Amino acid sequence: MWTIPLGISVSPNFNKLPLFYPSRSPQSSLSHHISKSGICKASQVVEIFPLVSPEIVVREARIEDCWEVAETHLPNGCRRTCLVAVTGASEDDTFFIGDEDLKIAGFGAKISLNKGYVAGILTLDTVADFLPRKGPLRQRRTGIAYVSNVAVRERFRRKGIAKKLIAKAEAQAISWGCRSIALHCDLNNPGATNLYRNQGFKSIKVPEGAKWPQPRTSPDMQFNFMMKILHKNRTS
Ligand SMILES: CC(=O)SCCNC(=O)CCNC(=O)[C@H](O)C(C)(C)COP(=O)(O)OP(=O)(O)OC[C@H]1O[C@@H](n2cnc3c(N)ncnc32)[C@H](O)[C@@H]1OP(=O)(O)O
Repeated sequence: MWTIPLGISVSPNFNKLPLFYPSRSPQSSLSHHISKSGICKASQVVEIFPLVSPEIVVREARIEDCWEVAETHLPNGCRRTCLVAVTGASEDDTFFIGDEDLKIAGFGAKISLNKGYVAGILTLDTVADFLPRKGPLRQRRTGIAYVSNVAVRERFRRKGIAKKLIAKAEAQAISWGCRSIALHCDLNNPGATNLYRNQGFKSIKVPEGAKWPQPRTSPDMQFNFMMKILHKNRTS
């Protein structure tokens, strides 16, 4: 049995996705890269499985993309999904590494490995942790989807992948019944700011003295809170 250390940790400044994304190589070549201890490093796997096609498909992440997706502890009624932009794979394209019972980061599971290569990710939720609470009871906001962890691998940037991820996130938010979509973007990240502006997000001025929650990063980082109204029959 192998243990494959998976996981995502994405900050607004991150450059490389430390993910495990196999492509079409046969099982035999994978087994060469599994150490005696049974640990197969994500970086090694990414090297073994090169890009096979420039075609990009954006879909919901599956457990084989990253085990964070398996997290199920959400407040009542809240939704969360992780979208991935995958190259060289269609929605149903999966292959199996024999009948191996893979153990992923502590979760024992029989899984299939997707032959796509993840070029970008985006997380979407309705948890409203980073939106101002409402009313004297400080209830969570509803109807506003929140975007985070947007990242595209360096060599795939400026090809419209982030735009596609956002369009899919908007469609997903509408399907959840959300009226709008929001995010925080580092003020010193002009590329991302441009991206969201061009997709119709507007900067929201935080009222003087208001202590709106912000993503937990370094205390010096300043954020632009951005929002977009969603229209049922129109996504960008
Ligand atoms: C809510 C959050 O998570 S904020 C965190 C954002 N993530 C990061 O900063 C991580 C590091 N950066 C990245 O991963 C990428 O550069 C991203 C996600 C910002 C952009 O991803 P890409 O796939 O390259 O963006 P995409 O190709 O869809 O660009 C769409 C538009 O955004 C704007 N844009 C994107 N990158 C840049 C840039 N570096 N400089 C200026 N404008 C940019 C442009 O208007 C671009 O359109 P154009 O190429 O026709 O001019």
